[in-house]
Amino acid sequence: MDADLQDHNKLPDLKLDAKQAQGFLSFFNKLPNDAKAVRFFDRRDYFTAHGENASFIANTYYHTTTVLKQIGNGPDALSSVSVSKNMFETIVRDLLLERTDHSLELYEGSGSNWRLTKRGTPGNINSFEDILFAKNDMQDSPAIVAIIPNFRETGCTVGLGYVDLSKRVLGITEFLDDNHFTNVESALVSLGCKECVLPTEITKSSECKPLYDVMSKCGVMVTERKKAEFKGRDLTQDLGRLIKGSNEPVRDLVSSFEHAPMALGALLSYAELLSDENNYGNYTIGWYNLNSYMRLDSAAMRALNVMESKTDANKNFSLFGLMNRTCTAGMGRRLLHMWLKQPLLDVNEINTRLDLVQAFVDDTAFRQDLRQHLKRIHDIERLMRCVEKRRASLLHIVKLYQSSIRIPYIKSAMERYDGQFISLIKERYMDLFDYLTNDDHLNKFIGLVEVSVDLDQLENGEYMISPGYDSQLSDLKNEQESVEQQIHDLHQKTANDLELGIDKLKMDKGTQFGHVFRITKKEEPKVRKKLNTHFIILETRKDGVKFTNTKLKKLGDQYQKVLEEYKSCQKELVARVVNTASTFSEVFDDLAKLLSELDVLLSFADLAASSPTSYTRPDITPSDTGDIILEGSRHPCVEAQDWVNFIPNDCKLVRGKSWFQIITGPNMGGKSTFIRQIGVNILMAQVGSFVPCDKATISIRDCIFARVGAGDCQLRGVSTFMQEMLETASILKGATDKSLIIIDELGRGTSTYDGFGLTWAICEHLVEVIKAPTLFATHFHELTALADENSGQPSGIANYHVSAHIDSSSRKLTMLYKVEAGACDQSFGIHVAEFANFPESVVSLAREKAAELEDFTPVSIVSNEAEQEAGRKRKKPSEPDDMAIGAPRARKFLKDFSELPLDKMDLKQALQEVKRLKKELRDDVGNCKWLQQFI
Ligand SMILES: Nc1ncnc2c1ncn2[C@@H]1O[C@H](COP(=O)(O)OP(=O)(O)OP(=O)(O)O)[C@@H](O)[C@H]1O
Repeated sequence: MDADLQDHNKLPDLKLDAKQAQGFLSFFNKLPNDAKAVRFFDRRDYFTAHGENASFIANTYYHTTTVLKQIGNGPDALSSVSVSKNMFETIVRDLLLERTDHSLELYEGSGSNWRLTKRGTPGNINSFEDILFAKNDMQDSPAIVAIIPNFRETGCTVGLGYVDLSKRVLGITEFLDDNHFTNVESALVSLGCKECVLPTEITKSSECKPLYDVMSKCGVMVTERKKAEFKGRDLTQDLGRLIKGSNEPVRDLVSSFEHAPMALGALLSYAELLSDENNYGNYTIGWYNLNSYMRLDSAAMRALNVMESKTDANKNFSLFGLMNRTCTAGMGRRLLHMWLKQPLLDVNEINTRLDLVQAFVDDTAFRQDLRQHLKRIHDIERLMRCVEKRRASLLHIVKLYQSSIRIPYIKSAMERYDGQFISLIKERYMDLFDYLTNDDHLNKFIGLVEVSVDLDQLENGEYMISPGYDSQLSDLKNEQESVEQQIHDLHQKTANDLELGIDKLKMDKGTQFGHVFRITKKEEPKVRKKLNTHFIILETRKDGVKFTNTKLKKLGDQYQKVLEEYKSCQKELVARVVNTASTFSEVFDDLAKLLSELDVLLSFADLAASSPTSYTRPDITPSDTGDIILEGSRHPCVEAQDWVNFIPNDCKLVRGKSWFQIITGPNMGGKSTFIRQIGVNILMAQVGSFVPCDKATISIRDCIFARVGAGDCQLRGVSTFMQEMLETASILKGATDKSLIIIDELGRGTSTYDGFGLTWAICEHLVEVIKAPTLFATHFHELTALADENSGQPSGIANYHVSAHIDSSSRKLTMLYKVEAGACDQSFGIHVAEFANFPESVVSLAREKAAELEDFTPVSIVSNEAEQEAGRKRKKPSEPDDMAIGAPRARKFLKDFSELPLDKMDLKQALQEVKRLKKELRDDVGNCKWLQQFI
């Protein structure tokens, strides 16, 4: 955004005289305090902000306080900043779409008389939509949630209501939650919530602290409202006005919850839904079932790179960026956004999507044909919202028309398809298209537009009602043409009278004088006499002499009058057309749903078919049967990076055998990539997409939990190892044997021995109690001994490692990125340092030191049997002996060493650092005999 900002940096002048300033100050000082509100004042060609808002804008967007100016004098002076229109738009976009910590208010007026005309929050962007999406498509439709937690001995019951203002959908639900609010978190993720309304009173309760943590993890703005606003008393009645159709089911739905109606009640009043009559009868409501989609927590969304982020180097960094090949304007991409947050759990539903994708993959011509047509489909959903709010112009109507006349072409393309999914295509799309386009629906709308809109004028960029549509308009048009003809005749006659060619006597039409004659100054002397006697000279300027006579004046006034009447008649008729178009809202909503679904499925097919290594259709089994077998699987986003030659890997999560996998191996060896790619593949499959594998069988997962180590914790300001462990323990509460757990480097950076013990305990619990398939990438090599705990009995735990090759003569390390069975029993810290081109002198010193820790010197990669044998010989760390206690500390020494920024140090500094590390190791040795031998 910075480059953008520099462009906008030219500050408009803040032009207020003393009186205006005084008037403004008296208004401004009366505004209620609202720490979150950023208030802008529209001063026609620029905007201003004041007080703390001014400082915020100066610091955040101009990065300097020199832009601040003062209004008024002495103690009443108010610091102010002025921003151009462009800069204002940039700030609006940032505040409402990127940040989630402010609301935005826009005031219009002058002197001391100002009025709030627009208010927006990250969850309610409606009033700023024109600014936000003037140049680009609307990416996502944010939801506002209201929550009321009720603490009981058995846990916390959460009442939740939500509203999607752009889709006009309300939802209600109630559920039990744990003290980490795991369920709330997945609801917020799945609903794409940007703002949450909470009762003010709960801020004080310590039990609610985790709820606030969840909000910040999910990037949700918290808006507090008095508990008194959380009331469900008149809810059914209020909903009766908003919801389409009969009130009966609404009453049944609301009465089935105890707390949720209060949350929904608070939401209706916060979003002021009842104060806009356009909302009446236009909303739908449903029970939001937490268990109808795969649940994803915010860590999983990040670990799997599901959504785009500002730091992405290219669009393929995120799953959304990679998978978004949608063609329609905005609709497909918004649906994809939603689908990625709501992977399916039902085998049949998933298979239906997969069948459709397969139909499009198998028949390239069919796919391309449909995509060509979809490229011409406008954002029907948004257009229709404008129509419903009566904010639409003929441009909106014409765009709806242009989209509607495409449908028969899409239908014909489908009629040509003769593949194996012919009946599905017919049932899912063609029958519905037939119904939607019939004479009662779209054809009727098409007919309306064809008679009402002057389609011939579109080529000239004019959007007009055709004169034939209305007799009054047609009369006015005739009258206008007749006056035009009379003006033309008079023009001709006057040219003759003045003995000037028609090309010498111009006819001008301006705002100041209306119709006037004009001649050049050169011509003027020739006709001066006549001008003075028969005409009225209006103006003599460089471009000539303008003059008129009573006849022209009369005709000009007549023309102006007819034109005004014509325009106002046009306006009335446009409003009538828009009104009629709004009665088609259900048809267009259904059409939008069909087209956006088609768009996303075609986008999946396009990705599957056009990737350099093609994707495959996964076999889906219910969550309680089958295994998860991915052969030749890849990480779609890593694979799509130009500089990566991706090595595919197999992953076989087999119940009772390898349902819990411990992945070890050198840093940079591909552990994280591997475990995340399994999560990504499963998520893609449950969204209905083909997967980047040679062959895939997936037992449906109802939830993906991810903990991605220190990096993730730092983001949230959680620094200690204990907290990381506690957080992981929350997975233990939420996960079941139907979930997937991905844990990456738990306990990274710990210097306590507890870390290892806890990690071990967590793993045992996951295996024995939770029984969830788990991929556990770790640097605690001792964990691999878990697999041998009940030797002889299959424990369900399997060791895998990412392989690397060390050349025995040159000692060079090459990452092979191949995941192989068995544990990797060595640390490659020094090799990795070498791999990263550390200075040779430093690397050799490291080797010397590492050699002193004999037991840890690499022994070259061992064969699987040998390795398993080695594992068997290990002692169980749950009976800690000297080595088990000392090993993590010794590894930390090597790890700290390999992480030193040696490339930025000279040899002296490097030696000092090594000395320091060695001293720390010595200090930590304590009674550990095993460690003492190295000192
Ligand atoms: N299968 C693969 N094929 C090709 N390149 C890969 C593969 N897996 C990983 N890589 C590359 O290796 C880099 C490091 O991988 P990754 O971060 O997964 O390693 P890691 O073992 O988790 O490292 P660390 O332990 O340091 O966190 C990736 O950024 C990617 O470029």
